[in-house]
Amino acid sequence: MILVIVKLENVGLRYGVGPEVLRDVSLTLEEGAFHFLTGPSGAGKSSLLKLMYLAHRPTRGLISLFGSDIATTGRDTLPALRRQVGVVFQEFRLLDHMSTFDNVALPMRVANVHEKDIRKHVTELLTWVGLKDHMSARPSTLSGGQQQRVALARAVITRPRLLLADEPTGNVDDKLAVRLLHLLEELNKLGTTIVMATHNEGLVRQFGHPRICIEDGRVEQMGPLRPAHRPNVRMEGKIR
Ligand SMILES: Nc1ncnc2c1ncn2[C@@H]1O[C@H](COP(=O)(O)OP(=O)(O)OP(=O)(O)O)[C@@H](O)[C@H]1O
Repeated sequence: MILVIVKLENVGLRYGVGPEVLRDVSLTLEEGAFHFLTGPSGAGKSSLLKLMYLAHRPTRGLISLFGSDIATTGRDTLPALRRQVGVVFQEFRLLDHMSTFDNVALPMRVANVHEKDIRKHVTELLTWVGLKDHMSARPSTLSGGQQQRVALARAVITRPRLLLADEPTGNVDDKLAVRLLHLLEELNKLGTTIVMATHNEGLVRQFGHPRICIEDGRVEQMGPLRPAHRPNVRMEGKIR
């Protein structure tokens, strides 16, 4: 049986007394799916992710997460739902009084994982994202792209059931972006449902996952973007 991880029905969101920034949003994300979230700057991508990780309540409509309607779920149950969601924030939100290692280890420590396993997994993951030599550094001493990788590592270290990533490759070069996408693909194969907001059309084409497209606050679920058509430049015979 296919489980629905996130369901939105006729959802609207406005900030304060402003206009609705998301309108009539209905979408369904099944367990194990991987979606790119695309749309122009200011279209509402971060707002949609915030609804999904329960940082905002919708102004109207229904949201369910892991099968629980969040409007009727008790306040004491919401943290348990949130703990199953990994989030990569656009602005990273790393803790600067802790080392890179401890930032990534934090969700495992909260989950009471044995310190020996924490050391093994965090070291492996930080090595994978190219930060082996920066494990004891404070986040503020790292570059933007390095901080972004710490934020991604922290979000995936506990293999969350749902990963919401807001432009997780926005600050790294193309080669590293592809490497990080491979990390997300591995996580997805292990069962994590992923929504990744991105402006990088090259990645969207290369990795060919279905899209959630936002334009002017309206959302449409669409199929993968195919690789760009390459004209056949080989010329044979005479030009007629
Ligand atoms: N806290 C807020 N208060 C008021 N308006 C907000 C707030 N956050 C976002 N908005 C507005 O909501 C709209 C959607 O913003 P959002 O950040 O969701 O877009 P986005 O698609 O993620 O943009 P970008 O690609 O630039 O990150 C914008 O018009 C923005 O000004």
